[in-house]
Amino acid sequence: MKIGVVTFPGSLDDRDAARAVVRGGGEAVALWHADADLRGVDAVVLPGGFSYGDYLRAGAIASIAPVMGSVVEAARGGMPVLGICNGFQVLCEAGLLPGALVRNDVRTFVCRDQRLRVEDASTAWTSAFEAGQEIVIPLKNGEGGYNADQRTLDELEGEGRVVFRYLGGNPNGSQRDIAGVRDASGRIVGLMPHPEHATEPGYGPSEHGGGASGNGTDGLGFFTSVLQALASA
Ligand SMILES: NC(=O)CC[C@H](N)C(=O)O
Repeated sequence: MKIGVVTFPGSLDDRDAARAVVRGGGEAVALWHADADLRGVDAVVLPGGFSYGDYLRAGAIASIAPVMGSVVEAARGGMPVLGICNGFQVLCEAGLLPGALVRNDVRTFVCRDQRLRVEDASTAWTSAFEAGQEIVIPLKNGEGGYNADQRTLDELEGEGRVVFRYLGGNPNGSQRDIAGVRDASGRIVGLMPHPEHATEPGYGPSEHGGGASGNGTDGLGFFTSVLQALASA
């Protein structure tokens, strides 16, 4: 299965995302922001970083890049898309996910190993987990506060679309401790923490006992889940 990883000017984590795709058992395909061709991929990862220097708002300019026209169309047609950190910001700006990411309430960049609860293990990117499972993956951002109006938040909660919640303290002022959400279909998922940095023993989180995996590889499940979803589609 081919999983595309988009590179925007200022992307930081595209190479780690491609490496995580391969570690999960997929084929990583490089996609370029200025090229609308999705090169026959089966799913797309929008990686972390500072696309277009975070000018205007984080993710705002990337959301109208040529490649995103194709990603939005493919996503609306059922293609799985994962937005990690800046990628989550892009998905919200593109209107594929509700809400917005705003400056951390602590007003500083936050970088730490983050405990999360997987609230929804039914999505294309989380089926390798169990609902309620606690995982640990890195968090590193300046604009990670998840915000939406109360009605949208109630809808997300009511429809079970909060996929991840922060544990052990809210790091950035996200409403209702939300770390990640999904669309109605469960194929489009966005989260602020970084699963792609937690796929190799010895390189992922070492705090909190290395997470559920015990060796800092809790992020690998994202990349195996999507292959399963594609295989059974
Ligand atoms: N790690 C990242 O992707 C950073 C995301 C974003 N540009 C921020 O600082 O909020």
